Amino acid sequence: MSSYQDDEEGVPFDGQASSFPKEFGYGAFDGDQDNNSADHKPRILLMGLRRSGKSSIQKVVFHKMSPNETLFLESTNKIVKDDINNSSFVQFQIWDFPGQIDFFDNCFDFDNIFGGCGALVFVIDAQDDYLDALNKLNLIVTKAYKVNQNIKFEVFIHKVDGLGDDSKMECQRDIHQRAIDDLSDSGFDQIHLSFHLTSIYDHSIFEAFSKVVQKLITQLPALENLLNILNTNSAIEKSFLFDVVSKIYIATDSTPVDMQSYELCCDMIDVAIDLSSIYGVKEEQEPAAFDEQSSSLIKLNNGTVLYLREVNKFLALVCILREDNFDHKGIIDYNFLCFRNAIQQVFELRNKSQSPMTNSIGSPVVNGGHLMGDGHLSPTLIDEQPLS
Ligand SMILES: Nc1nc2c(ncn2[C@@H]2O[C@H](COP(=O)(O)OP(=O)(O)OP(=O)(O)O)[C@@H](O)[C@H]2O)c(=O)[nH]1
Repeated sequence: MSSYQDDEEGVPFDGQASSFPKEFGYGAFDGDQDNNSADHKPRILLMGLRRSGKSSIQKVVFHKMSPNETLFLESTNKIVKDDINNSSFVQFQIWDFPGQIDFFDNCFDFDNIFGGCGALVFVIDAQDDYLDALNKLNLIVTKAYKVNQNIKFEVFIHKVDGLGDDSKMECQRDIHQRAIDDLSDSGFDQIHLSFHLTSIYDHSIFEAFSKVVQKLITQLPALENLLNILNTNSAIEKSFLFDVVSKIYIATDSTPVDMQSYELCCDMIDVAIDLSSIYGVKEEQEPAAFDEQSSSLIKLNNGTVLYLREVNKFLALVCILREDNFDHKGIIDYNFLCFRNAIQQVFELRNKSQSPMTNSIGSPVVNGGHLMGDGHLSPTLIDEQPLS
């Protein structure tokens, strides 16, 4: 635990309104440096028209900038590459493209840009006329698909905070329909686009980015499986595995996610980290608002309990369960330890796979098969499961 380290210790304020001490973040903003070690990581490209909100999204989600600060962001005029490298599961690069980039320019190296791309996020400003944006979406998606058919195409219908509920739905329906028709007219019916309604002023942007990032985590089925088993055996109603710094959830169980539960869990992480940062004991060199001692329990006045446990340096498990079921805390804690061990094994196997046997996005390949698809890890949890 550590005490909060503020900005007055010689580090200029960098515009990040963070719950965390500066050390507890994603490290220096990479700017335009190209990092060789980062080259093999999957890429998420952020594209869209000027002022659609690309840089704001990246800064708010991954650099703890407060939404109001984004009003002062300057227009991006070159491709900005940012290396997200904190958690073993959350490893990728984000490339923020200038809105005014000319895709007809011949010096544009499509093969290089789209070749190593895992997901392409196209941001559309829902508060603006979006016909130009749809044309550009069509142009980019078809070009990207020709180079790399494995790219996940994600459309963020952004700035929906300015729209009422009905307009949001209408806007999504209209954009969806037009985008699909355009693709069909260009002869690309096979391209799949996913749509998300987003705003930096609420949790929707974190939820949407969670879903994008999850598509790049090849261990996802194993993680979901582990969470399902944990829930079943511990009478937990909903559980999320969070990347603590960004508050994106890298996995959840197979029950549907409702926005309120996700927001509650995000708020709980903020409360826990804030309290730890302010009142925690400061250690000499290594301040850590979140460490292996971190756990938190919040009882709500509707008979529900929120329970947070540290899984590893960057991951936290946050569960929602009924207060009655929390009577068996010992069992829940024991099951959690089994769960944590199993996650540890996923990490170890993943690290082993950072070898010549790894495919292009770091997915482990064992004996010619897909490791997680085989579900080797889940029995650990079942075997050690006490009877409840
Ligand atoms: N209301 C609202 N405004 C937003 C949202 N996201 C971003 N903005 C605002 O949109 C403006 C443009 O944001 P930027 O992030 O600079 O846009 P950009 O797409 O990176 O722009 P370029 O760098 O020119 O391509 C800023 O004033 C942001 O505050 C949102 O969710 N809601």
